[in-house]
Amino acid sequence: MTLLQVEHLTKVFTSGFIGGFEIRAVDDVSFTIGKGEIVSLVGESGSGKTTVGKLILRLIQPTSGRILFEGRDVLEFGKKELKKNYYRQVQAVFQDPFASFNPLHPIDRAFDLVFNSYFPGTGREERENMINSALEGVGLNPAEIRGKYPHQLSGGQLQRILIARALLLKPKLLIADEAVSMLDASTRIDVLNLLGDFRDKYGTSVLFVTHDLALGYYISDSTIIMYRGTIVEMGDTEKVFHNPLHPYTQMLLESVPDLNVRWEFKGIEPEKEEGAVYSIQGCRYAPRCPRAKEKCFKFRPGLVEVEKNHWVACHLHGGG
Ligand SMILES: Nc1ncnc2c1ncn2[C@@H]1O[C@H](COP(=O)(O)OP(=O)(O)OP(=O)(O)O)[C@@H](O)[C@H]1O
Repeated sequence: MTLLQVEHLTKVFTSGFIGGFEIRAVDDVSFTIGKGEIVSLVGESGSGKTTVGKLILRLIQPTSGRILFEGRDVLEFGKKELKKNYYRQVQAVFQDPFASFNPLHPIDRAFDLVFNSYFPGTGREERENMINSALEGVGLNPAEIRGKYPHQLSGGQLQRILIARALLLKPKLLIADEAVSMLDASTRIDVLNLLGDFRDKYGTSVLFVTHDLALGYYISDSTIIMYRGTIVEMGDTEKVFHNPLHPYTQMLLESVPDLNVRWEFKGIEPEKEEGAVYSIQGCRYAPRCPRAKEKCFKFRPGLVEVEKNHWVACHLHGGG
């Protein structure tokens, strides 16, 4: 069953002043997230991952395209509908936990908004119990956390408080945007396992936004690989990782650090001029692709289902 459907989503930013250029940060992106599915959105910096998350959250308006949540058009929701209904069901956790806390208030205040908006009638004792068990659920000891100010806690502890707060609502969709990047390796795995457990228990779907292929592989059922605003490959995580077909996915997987191999850039340097790559009519990866043909620079390949639940947008695989 589909929970979220993104159709031909496009976001164009204009950058610079006179003679500025357009950045098609998200360009004709379509995908679905099933109920209880964990989907990784993977790509290097600037590929448009965060913009996709912000569009789904209605933090920014798309230039074109549709977002359907349980079949309803999210772009038509008014402020009240967004606040009372949509954000009750769609929660997000971002990379920088410090930005989400007011340094002047104890961290407990972070829970006020949730209770005021969604559980207004909750009695004091019940509220305390709910907060404490949410904190315990993310591996924190409430006695060590409650009443502290943000500067008295680590980034990892603050991030887990935000995850606890998001999960308190038992959302249908959690958008986790580089949400575990600041955690140390062992806490990171704990939090990933927690997301998996939460999905198993409550059927929460997760859009896991990351530049880290290994984390995406660990947690997700499906993987979407983005390059400069476009989806180049997507499908079952096992298929994308074990049978990568797009030259970009292949390059990414080859560059996953190996302990006894020192990193060396194998592709062609990306464009120096930032706007240039977004004006390419064909495949955005063509200037870096070692296998690019003339056609690749002229025509954008469409996504083709090359095997069940595995799509690739590449002229080498019949795209377009
Ligand atoms: N408000 C904005 N105004 C202009 N350009 C923007 C804006 N937000 C994002 N961009 C541009 O859109 C492109 C995609 O950015 P986005 O943050 O979505 O990428 P990302 O894949 O999430 O990267 P990162 O992992 O570094 O956050 C980038 O070129 C970025 O500079």
